[in-house]
Amino acid sequence: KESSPDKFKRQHMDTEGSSKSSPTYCNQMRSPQEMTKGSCKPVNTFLHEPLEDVQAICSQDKVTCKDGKSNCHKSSSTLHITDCCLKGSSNYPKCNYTTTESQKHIIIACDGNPYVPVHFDASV
Ligand SMILES: Nc1ncnc2c1ncn2[C@@H]1O[C@H](C(=O)NS(=O)(=O)C[C@H]2[C@@H](O)[C@H](n3ccc(=O)[nH]c3=O)O[C@@H]2CO)[C@@H](O)[C@H]1O
Repeated sequence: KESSPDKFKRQHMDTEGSSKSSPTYCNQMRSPQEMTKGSCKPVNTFLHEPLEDVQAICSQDKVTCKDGKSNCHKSSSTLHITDCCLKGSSNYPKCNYTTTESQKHIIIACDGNPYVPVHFDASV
């Protein structure tokens, strides 16, 4: 069974990647990230930063998660990210995504020992 930290990395880390030059980045990321296994995932954000920098967020500003838990952290600085949003016209297994590049703060949940990222909560 995949651990939560590994699932977070698979779903959200793309250090080398960038959607700067490619409006089809999100559609290209469907299979390796399994965003569309069983259903079309409505939203998925990719982080184009070193893993160490994302892991460091677990020791930054503590904030309340969307689910009410208190193990979320907001990044002190902005990150280079790409939001992939499902197009309304998609019907599984045809999952088509828009690709939106931005530099934003992110909010992630951390857990475990070592205390590492396990869930992407939001970008702000
Ligand atoms: N506090 C916690 N502490 C520990 N664990 C916690 C906590 N909370 C949840 N988990 C767990 O995390 C797992 C998980 O996959 N949660 S998920 O809500 O589906 C993730 C969202 C995110 O992937 C994506 N999204 C969304 C917005 C955006 O901008 N960008 C973007 O990518 O959409 C998804 C749905 O919103 C699940 O096992 C849950 O139990």
